[in-house]
Amino acid sequence: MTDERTGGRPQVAVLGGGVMGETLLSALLTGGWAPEQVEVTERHVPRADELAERYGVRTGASNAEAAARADVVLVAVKPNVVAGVLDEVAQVLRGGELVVSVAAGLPISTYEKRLPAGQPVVRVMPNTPAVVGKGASAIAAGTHASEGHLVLVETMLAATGLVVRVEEKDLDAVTAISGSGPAYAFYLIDAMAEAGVLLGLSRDLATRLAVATVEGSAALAARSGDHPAVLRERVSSPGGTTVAAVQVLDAHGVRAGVVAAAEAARNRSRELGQHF
Ligand SMILES: NC(=O)C1=CN([C@@H]2O[C@H](COP(=O)(O)OP(=O)(O)OC[C@H]3O[C@@H](n4cnc5c(N)ncnc54)[C@H](OP(=O)(O)O)[C@@H]3O)[C@@H](O)[C@H]2O)C=CC1
Ligand SMILES: O=C(O)[C@@H]1CCC=N1
Repeated sequence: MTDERTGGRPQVAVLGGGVMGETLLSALLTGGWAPEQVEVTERHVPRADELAERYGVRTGASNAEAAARADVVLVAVKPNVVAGVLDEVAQVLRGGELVVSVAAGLPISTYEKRLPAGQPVVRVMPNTPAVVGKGASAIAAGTHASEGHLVLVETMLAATGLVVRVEEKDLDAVTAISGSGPAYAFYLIDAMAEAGVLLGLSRDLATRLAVATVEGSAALAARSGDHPAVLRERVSSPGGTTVAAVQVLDAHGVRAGVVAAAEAARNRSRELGQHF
C-alpha cells in the first residue's frame, strides 16, 4: 500500500523471476523499495527459492495471489505466456492498480482488452545492462495511464539507467535497437576477443582489451556528443591501421548486416504481437 508504513512506495508484484524479472527486482531494491514491498512469482521452485534467499523478498507460484496484494503488477514473463498470466490476474484486480509489462511485441491494446475496463497499463522495453545501472528503457502509456503512472514507472526504473518516453508505435524499433542491442554489442566484443586470440594474445587479455575498448568508446560517444563517424575518423590516421580495418568491415557488409539484423528484430517484435 502507498502509505507511511511503506515510505510512500507502492507494493509491487513482479510476475516472472527470469532474467528481466530479477533485473527489475534488483533495480527496485536499489531504488529504495524495501524487500517486503516487492513480491516475485516464479513457477520453478528452486529459482523462486534462489530469488528469496538472494533478495529477501517473498516469492510464490500464484500470480493471482501476488497481484491481489499489489499496487503495481509488473509482467516479466515471455510473450507467449502473457495472455494466460493476464487471465489469472484479471480476476483479482480492483481497478486502481497499475499494470506494467516488459514483454516484447505485445501491444497495450491487447492488455486493455484482457484486463478490467479502465485498467492503467504502461509498456516498457528495458535491456539487460540495467542490472549494472547502465540500461536503456523506453516507456509508453496505455489509454488509461496518467502522467502520475508514467512518473511512477520512471521512479521504479530510476536505478536501471536511461529511461525515455516514446509513443507506443516506436516500441518495435526500440526493441530492435536497445532491447536486443546488448546482444549486438556482446557479439562485437566476442568477435574482437576471438580476433585477438587469432593474433596471438591470451584469451583473458584479448577479452579485457575488447571490453574496455567498447566500454570506453561508448563513454566517449556519450560524453563528446560528436557524431560516431567523426569519432571514427579521429581513430583513423592517414594510411594507417584503422582505415585498413574499416575497409575490410565495409567489404564484409558489417554495417549492412547490423541494419538488416535490426530490421529482423523489429519484424519479429511485430510478429510476437500478432500471436497474442
Ligand atoms: N532478456 C532481455 O534482454 C529482455 C527481455 N524482455 C522481456 O522480458 C520478458 C521476460 O524475458 P526473460 O526474462 O528474458 O525470460 P526468462 O525466460 O528468463 O524469464 C521468464 C520467467 O518467467 C517464468 N514463468 C513462466 N511462466 C510463468 C507463469 N505462468 N507465472 C510466473 N512465472 C512464469 C519462467 O519460468 P520457467 O523458466 O520455469 O518457465 C522464467 O523464469 C519477455 O517478455 C521479454 O520479451 C524485454 C527486454 C529485454
Ligand atoms: O529477445 C527478446 O525477445 C527479448 C526482447 C528484447 C531483448 N530480449
